[in-house]
Amino acid sequence: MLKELEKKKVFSGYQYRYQHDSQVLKCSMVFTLFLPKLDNKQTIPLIWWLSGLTCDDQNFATKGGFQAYAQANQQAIVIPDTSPRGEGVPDDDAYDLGQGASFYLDASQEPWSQNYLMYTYLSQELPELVKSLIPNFSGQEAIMGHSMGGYGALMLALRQPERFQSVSAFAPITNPSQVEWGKKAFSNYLGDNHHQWQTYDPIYLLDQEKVPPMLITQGTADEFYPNQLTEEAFLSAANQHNHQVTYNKEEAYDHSYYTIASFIGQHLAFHHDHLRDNI
Ligand SMILES: N[C@@H](CCC(=O)N[C@@H](CSC=O)C(=O)NCC(=O)O)C(=O)O
Repeated sequence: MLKELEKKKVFSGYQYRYQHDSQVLKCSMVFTLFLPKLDNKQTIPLIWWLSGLTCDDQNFATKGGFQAYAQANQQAIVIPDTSPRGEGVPDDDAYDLGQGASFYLDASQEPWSQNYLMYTYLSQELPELVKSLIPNFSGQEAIMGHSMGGYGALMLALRQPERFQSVSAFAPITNPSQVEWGKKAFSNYLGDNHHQWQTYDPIYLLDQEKVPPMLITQGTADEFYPNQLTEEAFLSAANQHNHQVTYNKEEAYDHSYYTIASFIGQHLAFHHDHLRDNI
């Protein structure tokens, strides 16, 4: 059952917060959906935002600063939670594993595999529900995210290039198999089968003919940049496969939502251009 928890008018549109029972994740889930006030009878696309470690749907909803741009561009924005939730759902004391840290994949290892099926949730159950809530949905989708969520956006877009028209990311974990956050998550959720790791690592997913256009923003003062978020291997693999990535390094910006709010207008304009091109 779908329950409306909150409805706020913002920049002429409405931002809703909903709760529903997920069959896939076997728990109750919350998500936020921004619907712009329609300028005319046109149809509107849906853009997914995936947040980072420790977040839920509220971080981007309250600090992302996206609503005025989404209203002007006539874009619906959905913000899922970052993992299954609740007392019966496995968790860990660390901030980078368990609740708030799903890495948006389908876990194959116990105890995680009972609930941690975020890839299926974001590919099947939630899209069906969200699309039913957008009165003038155009059928077009794009995806973006931050850090773990930037990784999730790249991974989902590269696994489903027919579904997403464009993808963008702030400070994404581009090569999770090689950095501490990713290695910890993949070994817990997927075990030690490194072939399975590669099916969720954006670098290996670049090995295909056609992928959605990509935009990445990385602040140079980001405290996680040197160890978790390096871009060289990803950009070199993209270049090798002739895929275009716009990679913007922004001087003195850090890992916080201040950076996201500063460049979210640019990201939504990027999606607007590509979604418009494909009408
Ligand atoms: N040690 C920190 C780490 C948590 C953190 O910085 N989370 C980022 C995302 S990191 C990559 O996925 C975040 O978005 N935090 C929420 C926010 O509103 O800034 C800690 O536990 O705080």
